[in-house]
Amino acid sequence: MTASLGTHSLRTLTTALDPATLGELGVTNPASLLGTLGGTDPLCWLRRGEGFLGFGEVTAFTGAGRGRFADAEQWWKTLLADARIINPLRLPGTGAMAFGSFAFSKTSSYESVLIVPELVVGFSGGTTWLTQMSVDGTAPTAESALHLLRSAIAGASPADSSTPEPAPAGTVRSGALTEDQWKDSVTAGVAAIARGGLEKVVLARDVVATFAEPVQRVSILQRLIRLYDECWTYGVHGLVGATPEILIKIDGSVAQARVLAGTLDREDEPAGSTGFATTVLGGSIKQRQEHDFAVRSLVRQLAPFASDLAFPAEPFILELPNVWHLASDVTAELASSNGHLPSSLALVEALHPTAAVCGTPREEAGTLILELEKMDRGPYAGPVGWLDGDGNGEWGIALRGAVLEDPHSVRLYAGAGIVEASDPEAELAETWAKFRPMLQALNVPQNR
Ligand SMILES: C=C(O[C@@H]1C=C(C(=O)O)C=C[C@H]1O)C(=O)O
Repeated sequence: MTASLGTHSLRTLTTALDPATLGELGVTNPASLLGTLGGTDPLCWLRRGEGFLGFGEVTAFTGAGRGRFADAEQWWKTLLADARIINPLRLPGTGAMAFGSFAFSKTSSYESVLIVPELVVGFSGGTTWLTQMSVDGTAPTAESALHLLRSAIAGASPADSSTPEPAPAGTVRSGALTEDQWKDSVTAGVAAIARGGLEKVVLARDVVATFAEPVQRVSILQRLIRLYDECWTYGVHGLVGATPEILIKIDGSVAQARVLAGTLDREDEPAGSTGFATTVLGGSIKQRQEHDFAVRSLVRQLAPFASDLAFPAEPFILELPNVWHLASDVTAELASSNGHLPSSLALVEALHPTAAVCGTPREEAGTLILELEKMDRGPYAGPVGWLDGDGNGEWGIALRGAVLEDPHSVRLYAGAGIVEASDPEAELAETWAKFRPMLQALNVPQNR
């Protein structure tokens, strides 16, 4: 683990932004702020016009291996121990906060991070605020925070925000495995399940999109929030995407998770044709079985932290532009131990990886994934999100995303839950449906 804490303690100042200032800056919502950013690349966590954009970096944790969550937690606690936090708003995400992204696997070479930005712009329930943070001994002021925001804004007209610049069209090639090799891995996964001892394994693959012109990260985020506003659009350094799945959200003593498993491509189906999805997805024993594995495993892992736990008997159909999913929202009242509620990272550590992205049983599925995928998942399917100094946080599962490896090359990841009844060709098609959000955001023509 490496971490820089700076020589001075963390200082934070949160101030509400009034409508007049917002109007003058042309920042009415996150989309309009993104539209003004030009070349500034923000940290991002946004959904339905709410969330955060972060700018700059005053300090960061990086770590790897089995201890990455506990090390990050310890680092965050140390940083907070002598922090001076001025926060009149007390909303989740105000005060001290950090964005984070964690590797899927303890064996990954990807560096897990917690990043404390210099400036956070937050949007929640009609309130917009700025939080400035420092570790160099300077005291943030309302003026210095506003100055940082003005410097992040490049001065493009807010009218541009609804029509983000199209990214250049690129070409896509297979990553670690060709399509045929990946289908062979699915066949091997099905065979392993048939032998017994394994119920489900989630197998993923990567593709690489290359571009003649450099890719604009901000325009990817803009497109994702425009097309996939029902999802949580994330951006932490090179990792970007829009996930429909929440590993755990903590608001005070209430924890919530959104479990997805069971997928139907809806490319050619009109919006609102949920009846079709209800019949095909809800009526499929295979899909229901996949979903039940995922819900049961999450509930089992969350139960030790909860004094009360609720989940619906039947999943609902989540309609996204690219696919339908079977979805279940699980809610828990967290139990305190010695007067302390579990931290969001302690919950992340306990819940990750879920059956939705790994399999059941977890250990056996994890071993098979390493053997059959022939790739390092990096941050794909790992936790991505944010946490604050009061114990609140939101951690999504980094799905429907990609890593910008350099300005001309983007690696996309997608996977599918494999059970005994899985058909390799259908699972391959499912990965293409799951690549679609990023391919659309990158403006890559899709002929599949
Ligand atoms: C593995 C992915 O998605 C997961 C697998 C799903 C499935 O197998 O039906 C559905 C949603 C996600 O939990 C992915 O998007 O890459």
